[in-house]
Amino acid sequence: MKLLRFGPKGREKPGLLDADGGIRDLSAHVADINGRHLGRNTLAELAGLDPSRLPQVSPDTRIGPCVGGVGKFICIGLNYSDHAAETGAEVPPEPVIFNKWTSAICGPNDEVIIPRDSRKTDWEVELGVVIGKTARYVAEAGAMAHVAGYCVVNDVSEREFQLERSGTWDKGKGCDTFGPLGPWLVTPEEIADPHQLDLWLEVDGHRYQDGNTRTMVYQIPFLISYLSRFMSLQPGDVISTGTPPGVGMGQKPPVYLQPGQQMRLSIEGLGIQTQRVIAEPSSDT
Ligand SMILES: O=C(O)C/C=C\CC(=O)C(=O)O
Repeated sequence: MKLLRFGPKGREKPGLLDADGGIRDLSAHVADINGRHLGRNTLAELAGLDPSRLPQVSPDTRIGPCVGGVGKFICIGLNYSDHAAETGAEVPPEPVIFNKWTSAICGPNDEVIIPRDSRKTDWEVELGVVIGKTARYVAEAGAMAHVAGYCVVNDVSEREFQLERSGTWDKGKGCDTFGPLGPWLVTPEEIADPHQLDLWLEVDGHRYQDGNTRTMVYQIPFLISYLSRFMSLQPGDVISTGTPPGVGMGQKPPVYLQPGQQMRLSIEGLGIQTQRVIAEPSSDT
């Protein structure tokens, strides 16, 4: 099942994708696609609906982030060995964890804003894992039972803010619009193996990233188990699992996003995101 949220920013409604790629309105059956409604029972009820009997939604409708009310947006750094190499970093002996502020979350096709004073805004296609059931001190063996589904994430990153402005990476990771999510939250029965998915990202048609989730260093069951030792993972939390090589800072010479450019990115079975890059309007306020 491919769940989604559609409509104007902040007023998204729940929907699903039918077999023909059309959007259907789920409002009569669930209040939202968020942590309150990602349990196995709710997902089973939604899966039991006949999509052809649900109201159709105009294909021109804006698609919002595929999960609403995200509590935590946790990211894993340097989780592909070849990406670590291109940034000049070692593969970390334990996962690197950082945050994206939830105010960074936007729809998969919304504009991405280059923040004021930015010179190094970069891209990162990543597999997002959405939690459906609270996980606290879970074992790897049972970790996948806590997954509600998967989605595409663009871990947009400002490298100077991240790496040259002191402290943690978070300053460069959580700017507004730096977290496009979606288009769809794809439930686990549709993804035979989340560690065998092609993922790619293009800027203005040039393919910079072209990888496969099989080369992740720390895989999803380990990550859920590991994170659950430091925090409780709650329904609706998103874990972004790291990026393969081909980011802008890894090019020789480095390449960064400019206003007017377009990013396209995708993960096998999880849909495509398309974002136009714009500059933050300058203002004296
Ligand atoms: O140079 C470093 O230490 C790390 C640079 C980029 C890694 C990153 O942002 C990631 O998400 O991975």
